[in-house]
Amino acid sequence: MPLLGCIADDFTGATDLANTLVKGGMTAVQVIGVPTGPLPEADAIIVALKSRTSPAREAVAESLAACEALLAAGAKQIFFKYCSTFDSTEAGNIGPVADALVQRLGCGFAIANPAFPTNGRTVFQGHLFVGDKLLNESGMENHPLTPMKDANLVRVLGRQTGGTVKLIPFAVVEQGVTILRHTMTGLKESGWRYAIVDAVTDAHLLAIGEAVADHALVTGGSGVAMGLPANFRAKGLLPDRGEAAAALPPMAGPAAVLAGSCSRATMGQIGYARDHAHTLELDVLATPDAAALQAEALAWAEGKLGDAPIVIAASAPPEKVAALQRKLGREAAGALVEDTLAGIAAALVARGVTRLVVAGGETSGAVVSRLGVTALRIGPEIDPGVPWTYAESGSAGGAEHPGLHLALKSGNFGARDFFLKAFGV
Ligand SMILES: Nc1ncnc2c1ncn2[C@@H]1O[C@H](COP(=O)(O)OP(=O)(O)O)[C@@H](O)[C@H]1O
Ligand SMILES: O=C(O)[C@H](O)C(=O)COP(=O)(O)O
Repeated sequence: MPLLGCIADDFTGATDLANTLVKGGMTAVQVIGVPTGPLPEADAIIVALKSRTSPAREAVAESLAACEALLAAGAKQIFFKYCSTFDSTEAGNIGPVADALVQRLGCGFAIANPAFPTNGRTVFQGHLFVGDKLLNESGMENHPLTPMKDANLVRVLGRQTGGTVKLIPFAVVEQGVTILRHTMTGLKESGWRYAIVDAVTDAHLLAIGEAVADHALVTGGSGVAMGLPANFRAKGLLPDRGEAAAALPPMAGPAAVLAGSCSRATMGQIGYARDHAHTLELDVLATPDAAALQAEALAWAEGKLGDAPIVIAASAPPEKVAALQRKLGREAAGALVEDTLAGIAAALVARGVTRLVVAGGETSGAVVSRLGVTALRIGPEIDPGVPWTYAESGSAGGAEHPGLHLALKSGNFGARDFFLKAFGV
């Protein structure tokens, strides 16, 4: 029976959260899509949805269905996981989904905190920073699907929700758990629906996590989940077992990297791979045709599959992304690339690839769904926020596979050499 039931709005964010919980001593399993059958045995179940950029009505319906499945399985607390860069549009989906979960759980109030200081995400006076840059000057203002033009999260969430949003500032967070808990209770009793809570250090996140031990719903990035495992230990519900990463089967077999993220970190990782591995950069603008791009990639990959990873990227700088979006429309452009990379993934797995890194949240959603993966065991961390995971044997786009090692890398996570480092190269 899960202690913590998590609903993630994209697949990389789901593995990011699972990684945090495993490091905190909870066993975790990521299930793909709204569960339809019995849930695996784990302290934490993370339901990975591809709802971040879907129409708000669909995102709400899927998230509520996932919540029902988690509650039916016995989850004692619900965590709604979104991006540490608060990836969303004016329409949501953070606000609408959180509103629906608050209503379903009857809790009336929830915190919202995307901070992840280890990866440079901090919140100060309600403003989200990426490193030393405000969110809207960090490169996230150019995101292909969710350009973030405002760093003030009280304003951003306020535009998305039917409720009210208040700031719990740094000065209050610094005073520790008791004051934090008292402040949250006061805001709830005064009718506020959400509180954006400042956090600049992991200590702040641990204090916030302790303060929300009895909240029915917590919303945020993986950082604010750091303190949740200790709450369950304090209640005698979770044994103290140290890190709980699953022992994954030995990693072997041909390796590949598929990149669909256009974030600065991924673009840098592609640049590094260009000099250190077989790397193909697809020109989607010149050939906006999934079948043609897939044929090009598979012809290029012929004879290159082996222990050293091949890298196939569709990623492009903002001006080329914008050009394709002008040609096809924002949604169609994204879907074209996601479909292209998903098709390449299925073909590579059918050709024997058993170790796959995917860069990008939406990209990972498309790839993992096309591979027919239904659940992921969470293994060791490669870089902060990015673990190896393992998909039991199954079918990949119709082809059987013996089991896949997958690393679903958030676009802006990972060191510059991540694509090689992940495979120990
Ligand atoms: N060359 C390109 N032109 C237009 N869109 C692209 C291009 N390359 C990738 N994309 C799209 O950009 C989006 C990247 O989102 P995602 O995979 O979530 O990355 P991130 O993790 O950086 O947010 C996807 O929809 C992907 O299909
Ligand atoms: O950054 C985070 O919190 C998560 O890992 C995440 O949601 C990343 O999403 P992306 O689309 O892969 O950037």
